[in-house]
Amino acid sequence: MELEMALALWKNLLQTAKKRILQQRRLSLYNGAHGYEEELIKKKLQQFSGGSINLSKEDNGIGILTLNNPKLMNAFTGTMMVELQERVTELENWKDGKGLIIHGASNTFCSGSDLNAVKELSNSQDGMNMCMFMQNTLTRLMRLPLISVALVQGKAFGGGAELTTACDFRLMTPGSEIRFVHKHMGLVPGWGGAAAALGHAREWLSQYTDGPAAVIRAVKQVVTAGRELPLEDALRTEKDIFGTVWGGPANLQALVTRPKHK
Ligand SMILES: CC[C@@H](C(=O)O)C(=O)SCCNC(=O)CCNC(=O)[C@H](O)C(C)(C)COP(=O)(O)OP(=O)(O)OC[C@H]1O[C@@H](n2cnc3c(N)ncnc32)[C@H](O)[C@@H]1OP(=O)(O)O
Repeated sequence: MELEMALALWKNLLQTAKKRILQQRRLSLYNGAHGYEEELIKKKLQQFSGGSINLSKEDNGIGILTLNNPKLMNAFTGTMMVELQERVTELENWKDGKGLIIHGASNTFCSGSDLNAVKELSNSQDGMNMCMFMQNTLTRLMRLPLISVALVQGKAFGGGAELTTACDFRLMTPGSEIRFVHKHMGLVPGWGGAAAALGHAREWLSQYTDGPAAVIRAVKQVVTAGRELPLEDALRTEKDIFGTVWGGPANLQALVTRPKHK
């Protein structure tokens, strides 16, 4: 009877803490009070099409987000900005996610906003609207309960450079400092150069995502709370998150196996 009561209490605590964490994560930076009309902004951005933001979610809990507009060095068109927000929402709802690798197609990262769109969004309000939209999205990306890494090959310019700062880590391939000549030959790496870099990023990230998803996600959530919240709120959030893993399956298992930390 006591065990059942303890389990029921633990489950209730888990639900309460998860609700509070989700509320904090989904708070957008901007809303109507700031003149932020998201649906109107999305409508405007969707006038500038091209490229895509692709997401593959692997069984091991690692997501691969690909900035795919190689003709323009993966520059962000308006539709890609809207798609990035859609992929972030998908990742917020991915309960088994542990890690995220963001990279660009065709062996280069991203050369920022599509200058063709920038020319059209030339008035101040349009510029601020795009800025608020991308700040909201990149803040939500930064707050994802996943360990994230930007794999930078080639160039990360302007908004592309800002996108890397929303990740926990940045991995730079040596070539990212030297211009790839493949593009000038009309070719992309054919001997595994792009795949190898992705494989290395997966291997490198695994040192941080080795463990149960619930624990990895909780670690990232306490780091985000510590980074963003005033001390007392951060401590309370930490206590709530601690309560979701203390006495949980991974903790009980570790008390049995007593792992040695070399
Ligand atoms: C908040 C920041 C945000 C904003 O203010 O909205 C921005 O990010 S503004 C954009 C900032 N970025 C840039 O200014 C980078 C511009 N691009 C370059 O400097 C160079 O393209 C490069 C990234 C150094 C690569 O040079 P290179 O290897 O010589 O390739 P090309 O220059 O020939 O580019 C190939 C092809 O891609 C087009 N391209 C590249 N970047 C953009 C871009 N940001 N917007 C639109 N198109 C872009 C370039 O014009 C070439 O196209 P073609 O001329 O049709 O071949």
